[in-house]
Amino acid sequence: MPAAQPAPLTLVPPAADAAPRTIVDVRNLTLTYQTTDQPVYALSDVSLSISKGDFISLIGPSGCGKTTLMRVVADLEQPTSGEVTVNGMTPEQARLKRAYGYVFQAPALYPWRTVERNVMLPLEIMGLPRAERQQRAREQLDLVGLSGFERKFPWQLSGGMQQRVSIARALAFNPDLLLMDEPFGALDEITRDHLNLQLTRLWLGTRKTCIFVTHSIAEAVFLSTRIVVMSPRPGRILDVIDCDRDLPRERTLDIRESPEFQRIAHRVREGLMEGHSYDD
Ligand SMILES: Nc1ncnc2c1ncn2[C@@H]1O[C@H](COP(=O)(O)OP(=O)(O)OP(=O)(O)O)[C@@H](O)[C@H]1O
Repeated sequence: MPAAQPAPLTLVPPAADAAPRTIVDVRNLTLTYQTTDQPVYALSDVSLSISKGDFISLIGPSGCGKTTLMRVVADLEQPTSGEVTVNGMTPEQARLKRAYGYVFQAPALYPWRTVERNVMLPLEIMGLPRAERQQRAREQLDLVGLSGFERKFPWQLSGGMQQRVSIARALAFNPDLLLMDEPFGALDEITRDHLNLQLTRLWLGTRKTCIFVTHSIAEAVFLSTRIVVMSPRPGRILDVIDCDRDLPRERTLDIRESPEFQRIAHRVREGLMEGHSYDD
């Protein structure tokens, strides 16, 4: 990947009146998919409260309902029972108000559009004037360290850069909430490290609330304020680990060697092992 320089880090301090404001509230959420043969019990009695500025990672075995939980928050799936609010609204109202940006596992960029025009697309759909669309797209590309790549096409970029374009696109509306479903899962480890660093800088600089799905314990500990460990299907919450208590918010990769980091990683692993059934 070409060495695009990250934008200088500007820290946004938390507001002085910093009473934590709930952005996502999930109460007793259960979701069962009805299929032609038998029901799939995806989530069972999940409750979780996410405050403004939190960076939450969801970690758990394949099929435990991490994506389903994010999709409910995004109003892409309907709960079977339970309540979910986003910014105090129903998920549907929040979606209509464009309260969140969604980053998928694959970048899903249009190959015939330039990087800039991919980021501008949601703003085009919103009907924003061209000059404003372009200005916003450039600001977001700068945030993800891709200034200078506006005129490239997605196929001219590495996988990591493409995923950064999709993060810029998700940020184009300037949503308070960013939902990321395993965005770096397909990338090699060094690229992933680099993107983890960039993402933590972006999060510190913008104070977005983030929900992030991952299979990587190290990634979860490095990025998160809290880690939600989930059980195999039907997904339940087994443990919620507060990383902020022991790790500074500004993190560099070498923090992974620290005893505090190792201790949290160990607790996540224990949780995953405890919930794991070794039937297969
Ligand atoms: N539309 C659907 N219809 C029926 N079953 C579904 C549907 N979507 C997901 N499932 C099932 O629900 C369960 C939870 O799926 P989900 O994708 O949320 O898990 P996940 O934890 O994100 O998995 P992974 O880590 O593999 O991405 C799985 O068993 C999956 O096969």
